Amino acid sequence: MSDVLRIENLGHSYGKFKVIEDISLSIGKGEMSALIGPNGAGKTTFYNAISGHFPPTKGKVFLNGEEITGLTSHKVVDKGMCRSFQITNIFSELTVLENVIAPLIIQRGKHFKIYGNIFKDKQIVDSAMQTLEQVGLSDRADQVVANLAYGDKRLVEMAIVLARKPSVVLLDEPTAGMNPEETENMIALIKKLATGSGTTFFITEHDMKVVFSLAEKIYVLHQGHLLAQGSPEQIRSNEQVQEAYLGRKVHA
Ligand SMILES: Nc1ncnc2c1ncn2[C@@H]1O[C@H](COP(=O)(O)OP(=O)(O)OP(=O)(O)O)[C@@H](O)[C@H]1O
Repeated sequence: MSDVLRIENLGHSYGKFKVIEDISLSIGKGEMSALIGPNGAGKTTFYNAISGHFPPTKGKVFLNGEEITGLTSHKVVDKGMCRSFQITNIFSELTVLENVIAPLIIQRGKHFKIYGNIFKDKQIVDSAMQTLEQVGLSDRADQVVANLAYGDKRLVEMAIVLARKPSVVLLDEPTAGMNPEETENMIALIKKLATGSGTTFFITEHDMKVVFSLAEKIYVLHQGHLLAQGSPEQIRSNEQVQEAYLGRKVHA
């Protein structure tokens, strides 16, 4: 399996405070991985440093073999790695379709004007509709996002991420705030999206049920260091991981 995302000795400090240190990992094409860790372990910092939110203070990031360390988030997206932001990048006064069209227009270097004719490029509209189909929102394409249920807003966010056909999708707590039914639906959707698509998903999530339902490989971050990595079974039975999470070993 060829590496899609490779991270070498990544580190980040806020001033003198080293938050993450010496993280190296490599993720293969089409793999479904998860990054977990107790609160404050450094997960958000790690995500921010690899996705262009800010440059890491140490280390290198490679996407599809090309170094992307320190590129802006827009450039990282152009290179093929998109990240979800938990609804914050959704225009709630626009329709579902308009929300998905907007990044596609911007991707082509054009200005997105809310009051312009944003539907004139058939290729873009078709592509956006295809993405809405994928996430199960095509029947709500014309609905204003503000009127959608919370779970559907998260689907819009997913559609925005997928619209650009990224090779790597970073999902930041894809089920946060969802009710059990919405959570089940999101798990099923991510599985469907990942199956056979060749898209690589890398999620961070607090809900262990979600993590263990989805991930083929789990990375555990603890106090800024990669404490363990392995299959769900290996992580579940890892005593160091149990101690990091629970402060004690768990006996079966
Ligand atoms: N901008 C910042 N300036 C200084 N310290 C920060 C900053 N952002 C985060 N930190 C600190 O860095 C550490 C790691 O934070 P981070 O948000 O990356 O962890 P996390 O694993 O995502 O936590 P959580 O699961 O609670 O979201 C914490 O101690 C946090 O207080």
